[in-house]
Amino acid sequence: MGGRARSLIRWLRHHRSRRVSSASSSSSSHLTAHTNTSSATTATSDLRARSLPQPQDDHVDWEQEQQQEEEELADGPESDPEGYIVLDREGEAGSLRVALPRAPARTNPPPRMDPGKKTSESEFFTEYGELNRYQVSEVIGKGSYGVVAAAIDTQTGERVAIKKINDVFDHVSDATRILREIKLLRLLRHPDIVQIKHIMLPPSRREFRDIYVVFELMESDLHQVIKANDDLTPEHHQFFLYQLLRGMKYIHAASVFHRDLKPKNILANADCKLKICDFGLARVSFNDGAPSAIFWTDYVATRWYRAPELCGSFFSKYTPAIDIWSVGCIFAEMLTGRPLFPGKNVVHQLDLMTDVLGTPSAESLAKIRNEKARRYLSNMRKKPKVPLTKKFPGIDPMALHLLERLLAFDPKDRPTADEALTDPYFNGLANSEREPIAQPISKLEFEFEKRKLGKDDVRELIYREILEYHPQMLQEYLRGGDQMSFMYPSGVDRFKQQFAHLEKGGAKGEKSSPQLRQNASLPRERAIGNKHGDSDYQVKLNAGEKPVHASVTDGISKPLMSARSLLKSETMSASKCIGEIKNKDVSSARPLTTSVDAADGVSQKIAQLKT
Ligand SMILES: Nc1ncnc2c1ncn2[C@@H]1O[C@H](COP(=O)(O)OP(=O)(O)OP(=O)(O)O)[C@@H](O)[C@H]1O
Repeated sequence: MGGRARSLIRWLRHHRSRRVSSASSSSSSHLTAHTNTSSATTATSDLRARSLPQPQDDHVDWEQEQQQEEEELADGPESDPEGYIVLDREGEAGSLRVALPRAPARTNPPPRMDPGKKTSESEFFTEYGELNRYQVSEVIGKGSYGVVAAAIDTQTGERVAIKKINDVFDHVSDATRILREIKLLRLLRHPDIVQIKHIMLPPSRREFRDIYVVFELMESDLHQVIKANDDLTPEHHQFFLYQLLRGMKYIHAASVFHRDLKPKNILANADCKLKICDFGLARVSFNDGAPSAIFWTDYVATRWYRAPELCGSFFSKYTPAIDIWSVGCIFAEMLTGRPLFPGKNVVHQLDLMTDVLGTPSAESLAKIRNEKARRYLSNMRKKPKVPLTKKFPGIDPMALHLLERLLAFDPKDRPTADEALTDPYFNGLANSEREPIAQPISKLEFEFEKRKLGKDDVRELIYREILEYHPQMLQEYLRGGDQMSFMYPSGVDRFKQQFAHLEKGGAKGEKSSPQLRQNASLPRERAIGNKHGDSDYQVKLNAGEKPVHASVTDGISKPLMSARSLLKSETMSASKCIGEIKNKDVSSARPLTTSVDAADGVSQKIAQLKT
């Protein structure tokens, strides 16, 4: 990357939060700021991802951060933890509440057949069946990459979530992120990780722009669950953390670092099942001497859950312990109902951390590579460690003891996920021998990370990845067939129309658009309309008003938002969640019999508590 581009990135980074800050006096000005800066930040995001390993110290301008921090503390700006202004999902609740019309009738032309090709009818209809396979019912979420809709798989009767990712190849960095995510989700199969069930076949191998990824449908995410339930029990806390750590044990065993764990990236069901999602920032570490600095490229993970070693590129290499820190922050949020370290900028983030953990030891300080960060922490007034039992009186001391371990300032002092599962807090629940771990991921799968990809390269790689869900076509592709994309019909055109209709607000004519892509993976916590007193309270209110056993799985025409808000309901009782988990895991074909045992453990524990 050239010097000019690098300067542009620096300039944009240093100025965007100021710009945003000055535009933050009202909700409408937030939106204006966002719109006006969108093209600039798109450029930043693209450039950032295209760049090779960045200088380790360009994450933080310490003086500027400190100065800005003072201003921000005085002004109390409404920027999100990355300094962007972003729309929040909750802020879009109105559009999510709209019950959307059924999918329009099929309009695709009949399939074109290759007369020279021998295709049995059943083979043909396997691919053809995709056209009518999914009935899209309603939009249930929006992210920076597009829209997520609930649908029913008419072949299996299952409810699914279909994510439409628009204009995948507009930015190579975004396309690479998507490739990484779909690849990892194919390779990482575990009950605590969201599963891709299918990816629709694009109409043309070389020209497709959008992709449609079919996931298992979840009802909410942990952010919503925490916000809507101020009476989660110690059993909920324990079972939630257990699943998170079990998932992380599996992920880390595959040498994958998630790097962006936060409550919004943990999907949840009313039966208390959690599933980790959003692997767009994840990386595989092959320990093959590849420079660790490559991991720093485009590091934009959410600040509030970011480990101290990532707040200013402290240490030369990072480890899975960065995810353990995030798990700790998420656990604290479950226990207390609010974010533990809601930093307004990186310096403030470190201030909040040290307020609780105390100033780091000389040994930890000595490891910090970034001189300014080291100086900042060394010159900070000495702060004592605050015992968590004092900070959070009334919370299970065993939970707090484990939390303290997860939140060690020095990554080497944090337990691995495996070790954390053996903490006495999980006595009677965890059984480490039966918590499965992943097979190592083949290096070949991630060869693409080592080279600079062009648009066509990523398109081909994504297409190849999609073929994993179309075995017959994959065989043909591997045999070197080239014309096949014209021989099979694709369901994508039909979906395009359905999604376009839903995005326009369907019959109600409500218009909404996905979040701007440059905010990919950026947090929404401080976004407009997402503070106590507005949408979250609205969610609670709805929960109170409609004491129904609502869930998206009750019926496809029911707006999912109501199901989400109704997560605050009797369905969240621990005994209910344990009972359902037992049944679900037994029926699933996944290789985890242990969750049944684990659930039995909780069941017994809860039963004991109740008698
Ligand atoms: N499998 C699923 N079931 C139900 N809802 C889902 C599912 N996957 C995603 N969602 C919801 O859809 C919305 C957007 O999804 P997602 O976070 O995947 O988009 P994104 O573009 O990757 O987001 P980000 O901007 O955080 O990167 C969120 O509200 C999320 O909770």
